[in-house]
Amino acid sequence: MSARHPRAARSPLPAPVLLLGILGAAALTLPFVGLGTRVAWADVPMLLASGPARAALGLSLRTCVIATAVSVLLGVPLALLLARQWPGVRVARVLAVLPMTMPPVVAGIALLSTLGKRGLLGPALEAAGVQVSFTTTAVVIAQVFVSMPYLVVTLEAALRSRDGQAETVARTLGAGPWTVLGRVTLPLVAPALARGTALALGRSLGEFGATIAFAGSKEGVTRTMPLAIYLERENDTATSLALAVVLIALSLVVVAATSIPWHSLPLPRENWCYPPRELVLSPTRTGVIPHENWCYPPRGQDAAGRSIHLSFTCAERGVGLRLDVEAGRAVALVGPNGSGKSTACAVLAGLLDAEGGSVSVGGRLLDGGAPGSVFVPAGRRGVALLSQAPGVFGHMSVLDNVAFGPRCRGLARAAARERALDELVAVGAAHLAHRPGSQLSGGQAARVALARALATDPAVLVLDEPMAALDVTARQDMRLLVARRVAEEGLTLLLVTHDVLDLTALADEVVVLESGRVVESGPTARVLAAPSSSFTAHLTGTSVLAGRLAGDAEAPVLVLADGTRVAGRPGEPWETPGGQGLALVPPDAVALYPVDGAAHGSPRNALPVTVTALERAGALVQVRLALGDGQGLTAVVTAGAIADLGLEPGGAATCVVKAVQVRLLASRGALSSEAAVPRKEKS
Ligand SMILES: Nc1ncnc2c1ncn2[C@@H]1O[C@H](COP(=O)(O)OP(=O)(O)OP(=O)(O)O)[C@@H](O)[C@H]1O
Repeated sequence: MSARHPRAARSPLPAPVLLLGILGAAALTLPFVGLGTRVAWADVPMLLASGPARAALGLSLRTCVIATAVSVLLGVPLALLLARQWPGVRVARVLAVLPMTMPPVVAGIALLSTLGKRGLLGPALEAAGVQVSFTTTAVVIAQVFVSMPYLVVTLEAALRSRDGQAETVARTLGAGPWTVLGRVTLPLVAPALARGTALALGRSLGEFGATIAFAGSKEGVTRTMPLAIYLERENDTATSLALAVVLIALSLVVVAATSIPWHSLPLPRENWCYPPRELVLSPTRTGVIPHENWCYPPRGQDAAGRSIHLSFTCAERGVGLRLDVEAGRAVALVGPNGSGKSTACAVLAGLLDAEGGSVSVGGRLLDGGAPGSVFVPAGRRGVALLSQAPGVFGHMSVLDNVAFGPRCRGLARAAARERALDELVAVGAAHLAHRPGSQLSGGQAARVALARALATDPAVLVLDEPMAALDVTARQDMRLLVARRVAEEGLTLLLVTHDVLDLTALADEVVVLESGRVVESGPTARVLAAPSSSFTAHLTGTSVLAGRLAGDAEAPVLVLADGTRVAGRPGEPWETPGGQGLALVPPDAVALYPVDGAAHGSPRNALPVTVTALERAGALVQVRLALGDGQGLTAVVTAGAIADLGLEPGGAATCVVKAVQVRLLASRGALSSEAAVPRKEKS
């Protein structure tokens, strides 16, 4: 065991594989050794000083630099184009790599057939007084033709496999297309761009076949190093070998440069200081918010400018809803996966252009409103969106992340950084200001993302489960932080969550979505205390039983599949007996007795059950029960009661439920149709 160099244990390679690998390495390196033995090393400087050698070296360097610059200029846009989805893109991708795979001399002939005197464009070029073939320009064109695909392929692969979240975030922060491209997309794929550029440069340096066919071999004009090496080989082997050494050295430098992990090189030490050198903490940056700012609306802010109206149809996703939120209120969207919560957030934030209805914030129309339909893009709506992935830009410092939005809004760099620091102080993350965005924990990243969103001065904050990936403690901290910052800024909040604690801590009202429709809504306390949809019932731990409604409004009953009758009180609205219905049974309404121990009193529901599981829930125990038809109920009892009753999985018991605590409802189909908006709001 080596304590000094701990390494992950790997499975050893089979001996034949190892041998073949070594053979492969030898096949690649031996020719260099062979070449090295033939070179007259002492004479190399003198040989390179000769006229033909200097001419070839100078020409190669000049043409390669120009060809690489052209490859970057044309190749980057081409890679961006090929990384998108459009009809025929697959064919275009194949065509883009073709010059890589065709023999270079064929590439030269193809260029000659196009740009040569008798080529496709030759006569037109000649008429314009432009001679291309057999000139230095032809050398550059040949190099671009064979080398640009290396850059395009490398960059396009990186672009296609990148996570688009960072760019989406940039849009919501107000970045236009050029800013997104220059400050987010290209920095994200910078390593691939560097690798592709180096490969293109290396390929240009070594280009021979296309050059000789299209440009010929005229000393000082078209005779690049590979051509010179080839031609000098017979007459002056020593010069040829000296040139070969230079070519190999150049390639080595280019390839080595791409292997250096530039991004992980340590930053200059002064960049890590806090507070940043140019920013000094002022008394207003203590993180303590003056108490008067806790009122709503905060001083100087217009309350009415923060209401939300959202009504839209998105037929492609089967979502259509209408939602109005008063300024300064907090509304939570809950519902099963795929019910349309994120779609609603995206429509409000301007990431999705819905088909019908209209979206407005504070009465300002942002989307729809036919016939004069408008669409205000994301980032220009006064709507800040935080989603599950914080999307902190890894290639920027935390401070620059938060300054990004203000910069997009036209603030000067220094002012934007000042603003960013204020926001970081307000979320308790100022000490992270100069950390790279890639070096944050989940909780830190969530704080930074919140600061960054609030630095855009939004009227509305949309939280699409930004706390979902956090652990319990970080989640609790973040919840408190969001509540405090929303109150301080007087924001209107739209929140998506699956966590009851988020609802109780943050939401004034809850709107429940199922299959893209609103099925329940109301004040948080009421929805949680008396859920009327199966989703909220499950969310609050209430058991939901399905069956057929019977009895009348005075004495309604749900008849289960095995004939068990569950008495309850009518939910709203009461449906005609005979329809499908639900019984919502809260866990605290369920009492457990031994099988024959429930005869005392006059319980309306004494149901035989089987214990299926026991789960600890704090100091109590959650007892999962199965009714005769297999449907589940949950009871919560003390650990002592488990022992007293001798409850264990597989054991039988009697479950007593007071009818007054059981709510009987018509099943959701009937309930939801009332709340849903028409799918087609406008043609
Ligand atoms: N990019 C997309 N393209 C097409 N359909 C989509 C896309 N994203 C989601 N959908 C569909 O839209 C519907 C609503 O999805 P949405 O993501 O809004 O649900 P959600 O309630 O946010 O779900 P979750 O809780 O899983 O995040 C689903 O049927 C889903 O399959």
